[in-house]
Amino acid sequence: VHHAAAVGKGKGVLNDNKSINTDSYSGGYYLRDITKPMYSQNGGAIETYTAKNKMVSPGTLLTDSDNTWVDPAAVDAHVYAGKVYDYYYTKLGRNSFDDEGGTLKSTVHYRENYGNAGWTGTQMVYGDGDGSDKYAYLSGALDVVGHEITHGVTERTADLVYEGQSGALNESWSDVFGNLIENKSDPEWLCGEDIITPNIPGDALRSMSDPNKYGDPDHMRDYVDTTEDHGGVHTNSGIPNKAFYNFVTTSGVTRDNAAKVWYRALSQYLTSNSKFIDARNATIQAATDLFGEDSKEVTAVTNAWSNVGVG
Ligand SMILES: CCC(=O)Oc1c(C)cccc1C(=O)O
Ligand SMILES: [Zn+2]
Repeated sequence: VHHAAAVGKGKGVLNDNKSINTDSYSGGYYLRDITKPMYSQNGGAIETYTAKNKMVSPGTLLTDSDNTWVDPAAVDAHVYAGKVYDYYYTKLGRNSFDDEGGTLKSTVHYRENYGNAGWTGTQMVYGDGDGSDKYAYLSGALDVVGHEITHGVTERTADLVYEGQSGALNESWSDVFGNLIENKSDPEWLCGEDIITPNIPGDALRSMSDPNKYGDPDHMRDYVDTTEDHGGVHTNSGIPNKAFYNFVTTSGVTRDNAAKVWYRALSQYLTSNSKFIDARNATIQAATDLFGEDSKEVTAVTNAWSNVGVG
């Protein structure tokens, strides 16, 4: 018996039909995508597991007898991880979170009443929500999956300490790539809008275009000094998030070029204790490397950070 790529089907969290790359192996189907370059290179795959609501990871690799998948949280975690892999590979030349074709593992139904998603250091984990109607299954949003995998990319590059300003940069880079990968036609630059309060339309965890909308700062003067949440990493991210929004919406700056600047800053210049001013300098240097010191990108990124009171 050998591994063979197959295409199954199933519904996602938003009850949408999806085709799913699976692995037909020894008579069954595994929720394993073996169609990516990393598979032929080094056996790297995209694998989706269930924790069965225990605090285990990765847990049990999901299988199915007829390649019709009925767990929407697993369907979306799997399909969206594939989209995130494709984005990093084709747009930024990065081969998986570790740039070595490392297998991308996701675990759904992690813990009980868990209104969180996260990167454990080696894989993604997704809760089912906190037991109230605040969340749908957390893997049901492409910007969330992109956010989590980008935590893995960050850890393998700048390794920004998850505390204070470096932690807010860590969070912001995940929000930035989550939204770049989601690439909605009306780029509302919201975070988690597809899985927050499924009964209430139009709300989100955070807004990059208007952080204040969800009580987050959009200027250095409003930086939140707190011991909560590792020094406010999910709120102070509003400042670099707004800087990126300023940059990517400057006329003449394309999403793909903005992505290249942000990725080069992360992978070449930022380090574990970088502060907001270092992120300003890193993105200006990255834009200079890529487009030249007199480029519109350098002007735009410089103004983008000044607008939020950094530099
Ligand atoms: C946009 C994705 C996101 O913020 O995920 C988290 C949630 C939903 C709760 C707690 C932490 C995180 C995170 O990944 O930072
Ligand atoms: Zn995060």
